[in-house]
Amino acid sequence: MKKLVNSKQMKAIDAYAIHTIGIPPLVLMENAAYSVVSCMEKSISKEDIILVVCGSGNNGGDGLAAARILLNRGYQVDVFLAGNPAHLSEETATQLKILENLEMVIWNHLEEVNFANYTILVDALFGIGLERDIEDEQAAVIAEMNTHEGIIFAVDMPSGISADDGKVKGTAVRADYTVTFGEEKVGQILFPGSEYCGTLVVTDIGFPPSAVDSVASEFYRYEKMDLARLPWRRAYSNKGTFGRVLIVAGAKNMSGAAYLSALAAYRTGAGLVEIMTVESNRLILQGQLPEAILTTINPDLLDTTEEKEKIKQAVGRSDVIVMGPGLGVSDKAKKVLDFVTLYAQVPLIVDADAINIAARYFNTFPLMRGNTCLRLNELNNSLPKGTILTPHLLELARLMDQPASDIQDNLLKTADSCTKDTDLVYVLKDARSVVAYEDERYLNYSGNNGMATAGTGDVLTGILAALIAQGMDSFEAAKLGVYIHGLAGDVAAAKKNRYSMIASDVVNGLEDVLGGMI
Ligand SMILES: NC(=O)C1=CN([C@@H]2O[C@H](COP(=O)(O)OP(=O)(O)OC[C@H]3O[C@@H](n4cnc5c(N)ncnc54)[C@H](OP(=O)(O)O)[C@@H]3O)[C@@H](O)[C@H]2O)[C@@H](O)CC1
Ligand SMILES: Nc1ncnc2c1ncn2[C@@H]1O[C@H](COP(=O)(O)OP(=O)(O)O)[C@@H](O)[C@H]1O
Ligand SMILES: [K+]
Repeated sequence: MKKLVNSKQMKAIDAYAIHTIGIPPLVLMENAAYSVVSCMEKSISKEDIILVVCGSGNNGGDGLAAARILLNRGYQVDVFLAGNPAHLSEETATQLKILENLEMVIWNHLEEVNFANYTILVDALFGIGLERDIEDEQAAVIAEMNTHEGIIFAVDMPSGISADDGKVKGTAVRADYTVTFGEEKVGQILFPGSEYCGTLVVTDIGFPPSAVDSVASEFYRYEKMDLARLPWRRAYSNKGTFGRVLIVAGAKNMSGAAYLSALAAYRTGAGLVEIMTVESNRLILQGQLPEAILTTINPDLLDTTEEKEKIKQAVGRSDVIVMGPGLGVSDKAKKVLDFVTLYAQVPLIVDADAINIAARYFNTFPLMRGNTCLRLNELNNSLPKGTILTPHLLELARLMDQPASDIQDNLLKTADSCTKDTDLVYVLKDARSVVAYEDERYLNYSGNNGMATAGTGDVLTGILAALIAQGMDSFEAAKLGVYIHGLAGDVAAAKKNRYSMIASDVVNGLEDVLGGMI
């Protein structure tokens, strides 16, 4: 598990190291500069001509110190001090003085600099201290840097990317490498920041563990060693040991969603998977996945005791229920979901059309139009504890009755609204999904754009259900499931490619992930 920090939390770690532990800021700055140079030295040669672009804050100070180290080591290096010289921080002023004593070339105005003369750029304009949108001359500097053809190394953050949420503040440097100090920043994990970072290199510049531990953060991500969290598979066991999953999915002609969810549940270790779907899907599903048990319902007879009893029985024998994939949003589909919800006393995985149905239902009440709070409260009151909702951004927009663009722009704030006063777990699916429960925020760093293909969300539901069926707590299952799903997508991309991979390849990828082969 890797802790992630925002700018406020990172500044608090800096402050603790400096004021409580007593490490002078110039020592940290020197360490930062050396770590940037050692990263650069893996890619540069003495033939390169390097320009270090510096701002007036401590990020610029890191850049000035790096320029000196490069000079000392025999590299050809110039400095462009693009920040306001009247606003130099104390440490940056010290670093500038050293460079002046060494008679380094220091440009002060954009017009003086010919970027085409340089093969390598170092971006030390802004780091975690960026507070407002970049405009005017600073924006022009970044525009020049982004048209440059050589490698760009960003110091701590690509300038212009917010460390808090990965958003571009006006404009931002597109780096090839970002060398960051101490802890990974939230804005380096979320998009678009993640893309602007290029390859992210995290370095140790001497923050003592006590400084890091002194600051609490709600953000974290998983890494390979977190696969050890997988539920232990007892030797003395039978299929009952590993739980029973019910998948309520697949309207007429939509059997694929049920198939993918069920297959993923089996491939993640569920003991038994039952699919509840319409009769017309029976033959195809039995052919595709004979391991699954099928219960078929007749949507036209939902008012009969017999059909209700069938649903009640299926719900009663399951440990976790997936509802929604490929279900459609008809009144009959809503009726099925109402029965399932009424009878269920186990966690649900509420996905796709189950979310769309809830949104449509809320829309029938004038009081609920645009009232996100009321809608989320209603969900909390009607769904069993431990239920996981897995909306993609558009589904979430419908559910909350908010513009999708607002949700995409404020994913972390959206997570806060979703988890306020609720027992539910939210998986906000995106290229970097956020799993939110109470005040914890898991940011997922596995997966790739090959997963932007139909059916991968259905696969996720099966993975989450299987983990719960095997005894995992819902929040842990949601985090680990999302992580495993992304890793399986990475295996699929490696075996096929990001263009050709399809959802069933992600299911196949589970074999390598769970078999410890990645
Ligand atoms: N502290 C430490 O101990 C350590 C810190 N370290 C390093 O310091 C970095 C943080 O340094 P920081 O806090 O000085 O902030 P930084 O990112 O340089 O930006 C502030 C400057 O930018 C300016 N500015 C801001 N927004 C602007 C805008 N939109 N447009 C224009 N100007 C804008 C602002 O100007 P002002 O608002 O004062 O005019 C100010 O001059 C961190 O990322 C790491 O690299 C390491 O050495 C390890 C130890
Ligand atoms: N660019 C991407 N990078 C990483 N993961 C992605 C990307 N695009 C989509 N995904 C993942 O793929 C899944 C898509 O789910 P969803 O949109 O519900 O698809 P469907 O409804 O077709 O099954 C989500 O888990 C999402 O996080
Ligand atoms: K920078």
